[in-house]
Amino acid sequence: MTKVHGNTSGLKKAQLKSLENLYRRRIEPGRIGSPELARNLAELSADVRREVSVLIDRRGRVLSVSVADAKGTELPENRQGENRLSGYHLLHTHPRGGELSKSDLSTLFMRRLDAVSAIEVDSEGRPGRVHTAHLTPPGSAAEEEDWRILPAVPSYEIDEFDLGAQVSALEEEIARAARTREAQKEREQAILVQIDTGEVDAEERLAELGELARTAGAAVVYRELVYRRNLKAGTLVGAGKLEELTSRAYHLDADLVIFGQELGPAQAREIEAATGLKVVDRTQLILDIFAQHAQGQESRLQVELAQLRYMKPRLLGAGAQLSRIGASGGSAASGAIGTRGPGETKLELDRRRINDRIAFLEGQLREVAVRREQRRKSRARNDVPVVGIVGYTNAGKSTLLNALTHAAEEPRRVLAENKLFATLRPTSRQGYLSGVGQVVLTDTVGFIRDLPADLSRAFRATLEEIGDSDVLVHVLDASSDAAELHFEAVTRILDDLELADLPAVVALNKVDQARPAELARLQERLEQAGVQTVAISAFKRQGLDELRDAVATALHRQGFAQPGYAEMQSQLAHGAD
Ligand SMILES: Nc1nc2c(ncn2[C@@H]2O[C@H](COP(=O)(O)OP(=O)(O)OP(=O)(O)O)[C@@H](O)[C@H]2O)c(=O)[nH]1
Ligand SMILES: [Mg+2]
Repeated sequence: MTKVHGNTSGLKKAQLKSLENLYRRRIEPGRIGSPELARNLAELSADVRREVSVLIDRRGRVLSVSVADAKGTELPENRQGENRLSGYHLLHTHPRGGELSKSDLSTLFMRRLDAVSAIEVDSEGRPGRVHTAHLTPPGSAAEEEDWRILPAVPSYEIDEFDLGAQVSALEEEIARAARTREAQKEREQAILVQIDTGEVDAEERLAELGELARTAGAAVVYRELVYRRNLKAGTLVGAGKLEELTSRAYHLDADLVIFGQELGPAQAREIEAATGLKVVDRTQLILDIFAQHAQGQESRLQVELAQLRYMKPRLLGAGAQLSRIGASGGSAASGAIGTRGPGETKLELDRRRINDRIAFLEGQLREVAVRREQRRKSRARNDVPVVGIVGYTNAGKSTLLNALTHAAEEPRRVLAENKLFATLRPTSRQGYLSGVGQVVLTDTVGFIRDLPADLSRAFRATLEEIGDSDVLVHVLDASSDAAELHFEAVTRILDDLELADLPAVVALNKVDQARPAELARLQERLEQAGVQTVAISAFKRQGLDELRDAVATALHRQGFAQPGYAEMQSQLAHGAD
């Protein structure tokens, strides 16, 4: 391993030989360099008229020699964990003189070097002043920068600075700070990145990402909308932005970055490598929430199937990801974001076993579908009208089901909470509508825009069950800034499921916390589009009678009526007591 890295094109044999000889150099451990090494580097650098750099480990050995600036220096890939430094320092020349450059300092930070030093070289090839910088501990309020630049020294004093002592002090400080924070911290801390490519609703998307993150159990410590007209192939946002985010994460003690767009397998790996942080995309986040909330056999099967399908293309050469998944216990409740699984199955399977597992799950789900079909037929014979409650996630569907069926007491009550995708399993309850009689109300999984394809495929059967409804109650959170976007997303999904023709009543929910003017505008716009709306508060039980009437009318139009109801009506109309 004595190869000279970097731009060696056009160098003479003798020059290469002298560069290779640098590998034989040793310096006193814990020093930046020696005056001899500084002279040697300056001479070579002047000779080849390029920057020359060496990477030195803590035992004073030269690990790599590169004809390159700091950024281009050959560095070993292994990271020593986020609370440690890399264990190497970089010593290189500045043939045109000058202090440490922005790129030198960013290499120091991004590669977690013990230190970076630049030796100025004069026109005669003699070493001049040496500039050195090392990192500062994370979150130290006094420090503006991620690094501290030491006063420059002449090259003959290069071995006076005790880098070893500095590094142990710094590592101890980093470790101590990490321990305290770890002890205080209950949830994973996340940085959110939503890329804004010019769409009107980028802000809402970021807000929704925040809700998803919160539901998944993360504490959001920083969020950013990154405007990018053109996405960078590898890292989406580009190296500079990643560096900025890494610095933020360092100071805010964030464990992971969550991207609002779906990342390709290679992209996730590249961003992970560049930032040293765990990277999760929106799809993974949603899968994770589904995994946490999955109850009952069918949802568990569906979630696991979706997770496996998402993961399969990402397993090729994804060492980090694999070990990450393998590290979790696989139980729904524990584990870190992006690693939770619905069942007891550990996901450290190779691709073939994944294919087997996928086939198995598909088979199981087919069986469930058959049973579902049988249930469905027996219900159809019942002739009881079915009211399907649909809507965007967290709109208040389950709360409405509880309110309409008076199922306020356990165990009849359906779980309703301020979490996205609280409901994953369709739940039916008997209800009563005056003028109609017995009805079945069905609450189901919430919708979300850009539902990950793997999930929508896995939940297809569940979603299709909505098709059994005779009328839909579309619950819309009228207090949300994104209400119209939610309405459109739900409409689009119903369209995809070929359910757009079902008669529907839109329940504008949460009017208790909606701004009256906004509510009126929303109602007006929907009515103009030919949509029937009723303003309600499922929580405060307001407007429920109006909603019941609207549903009953829609059912009447479908030909449902309580036996004898028509006669009673006509008797009333004719004044018979
Ligand atoms: N202020 C207010 N909050 C409501 C109202 N209806 C529901 N909520 C709250 O909204 C949150 C979500 O309610 P859920 O009934 O779980 O919503 P959902 O549509 O079933 O949600 P998912 O099953 O997660 O898709 C809960 O915190 C409810 O208490 C309402 O009329 N007013
Ligand atoms: Mg629900």
